[in-house]
Amino acid sequence: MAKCCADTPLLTDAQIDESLGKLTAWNLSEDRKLISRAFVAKNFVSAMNFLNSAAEVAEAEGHHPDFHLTNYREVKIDVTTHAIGGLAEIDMELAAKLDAIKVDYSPKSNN
Ligand SMILES: C[C@H](O)[C@H](O)[C@H]1CNC2=NC(N)=NC(=O)C2=N1
Repeated sequence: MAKCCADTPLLTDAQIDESLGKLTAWNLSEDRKLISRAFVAKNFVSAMNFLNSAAEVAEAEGHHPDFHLTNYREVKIDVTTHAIGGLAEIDMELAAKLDAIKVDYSPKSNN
C-alpha cells in the first residue's frame, strides 16, 4: 500500500514547527512545502555512499527525496510529498531516517 498518496493529510503549521524542532539539520522552504538539508561530504565517494544508502532507505519507506549533487561532494536533499504538494508526516519520518545514515563529512563542513 503506498504510504503516501493524494489523500495523505498535509501537516498543520504547528505540526511542521514541532517536527522541525527535532530535525535540527533541516530547513523549511519559504512556501513551507518542503524541507531541505545540505552538507559537504569528505569526497565524491562519501557523497555517493550517502546517496546510495539514502536510496535504500527511501525505497523501503516508499517515499523519495529529491537529491542534488551540486558539485562532487556537496549534497542537498529536498523532501516533500509531491502527490499533495506539501509536507506530510511521512516527510518528517523520512528526514529522520536519512539523518540516521552515517556520513563522512568534510573536515570543513559545519554539519
Ligand atoms: C505509488 C508511489 O507510492 C507514489 O508515487 C509515491 C512514490 N514516492 C513518493 N515520494 C514523494 N516524495 N512524494 C510522493 O508523492 C511519492 N509518491
